[in-house]
Amino acid sequence: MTQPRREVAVGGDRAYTITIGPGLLDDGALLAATLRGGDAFVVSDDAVAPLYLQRVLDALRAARPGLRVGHWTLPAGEASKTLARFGEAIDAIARAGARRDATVYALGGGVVGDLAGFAAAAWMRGVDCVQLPTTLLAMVDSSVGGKTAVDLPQGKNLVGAFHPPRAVLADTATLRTLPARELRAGLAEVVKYGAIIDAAFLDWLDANAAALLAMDDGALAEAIARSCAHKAAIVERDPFEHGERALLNFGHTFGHAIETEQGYGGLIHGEAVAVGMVQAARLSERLGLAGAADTARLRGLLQRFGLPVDPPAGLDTGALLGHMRLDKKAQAGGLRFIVWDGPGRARVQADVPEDAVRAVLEA
Ligand SMILES: NC(=O)c1ccc[n+]([C@@H]2O[C@H](COP(=O)([O-])OP(=O)(O)OC[C@H]3O[C@@H](n4cnc5c(N)ncnc54)[C@H](O)[C@@H]3O)[C@@H](O)[C@H]2O)c1
Ligand SMILES: O=C(O)C(=O)C[C@@H](O)[C@H](O)[C@H](O)COP(=O)(O)O
Ligand SMILES: [Zn+2]
Repeated sequence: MTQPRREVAVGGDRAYTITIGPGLLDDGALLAATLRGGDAFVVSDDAVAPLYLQRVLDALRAARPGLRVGHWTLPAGEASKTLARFGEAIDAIARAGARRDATVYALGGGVVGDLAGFAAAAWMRGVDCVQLPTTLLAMVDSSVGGKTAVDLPQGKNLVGAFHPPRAVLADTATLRTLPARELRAGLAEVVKYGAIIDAAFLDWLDANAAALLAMDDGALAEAIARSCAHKAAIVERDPFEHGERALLNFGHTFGHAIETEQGYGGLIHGEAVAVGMVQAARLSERLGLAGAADTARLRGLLQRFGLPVDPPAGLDTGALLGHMRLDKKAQAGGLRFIVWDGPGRARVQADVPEDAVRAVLEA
């Protein structure tokens, strides 16, 4: 049965709608409704573009005759989320002659979304960006909330801007071509919402794990909509991460350190977050917060989703701690972590002793 379209509203100064459903990329009217002026520029990667780029270009051109449409594609994968590729994107947008009322479309996963979003934020000090996420991870997380960035060798997402999208159109039919490893990586960020704010969602994920892994349309649509609703509510209240938005970073201090230390060529983001959430749970145990049974349950659910739960062998503890000191949550007072009190309950903890972190890393 064809899934109905669902909508999640993101309120605030720059409100927008997340539309979720199959076939959105072919809906020229829906795409054209997100245009402000006469220029569209589509950014994608070289795995997604052969599958979906032409459809988006055709739909835009058909819906808006006379539209100037440019496009640019980067090599797929995290290793492309660099300042150098960002420069290439800007160069391509400039060569296309995109004007101040142009719209940049980010067609792909979180790498494309973060880099294209940053290019849109920077070009002429900011043009519209429409997110067209094609991975589960991008649908449930990266396309929403306006964090855009590229990585540096020193750390993840260190250069970027807050630039909320004008719209998010999540065409769930694109998930049919997503590699299984990428589907599982997206499930890690879905589990994150249950862990930090919605214990009932964790129960639902437990009950629906098999359906999600089998890519049941209804289960996926429900997981995406519930995740987006959680993220929308948080970013609406705290768009610039002055407070509760930091909870969305659960598992990320550990996870980002792993990704950085592996040179963005080892675990993919969702996998690193899965490992990081288990490490954050262990740290919380050490601080007298979550219980061992809570950690075991989180670990078990992530394992059911086929995700790694232990860090890769051979990583240097000192190097990982070094990356954490450059984490964006760190302050003059020291490291800050998202700690866990058990299902649905997380909070920001300042001044976490490095010894406790080291003990988790060396366990
Ligand atoms: N801005 C945010 O709030 C936010 C949130 C979470 C993650 N992120 C970032 O997102 C990135 C990870 O995103 P990701 O997991 O989507 O990875 P990704 O963008 O690298 O995509 C994963 C892989 O799947 C391929 N792919 C994408 N869609 C496909 C499809 N429908 N069919 C076939 N192949 C497809 C891509 O080409 C790529 O090889 C990281 O850089 C992470 O830091 C940002
Ligand atoms: O939207 C947020 O806020 C998040 O933290 C979502 C994370 O899943 C995402 O990986 C984000 O890119 C991390 O942001 P950063 O500020 O730690 O780089
Ligand atoms: Zn993340």
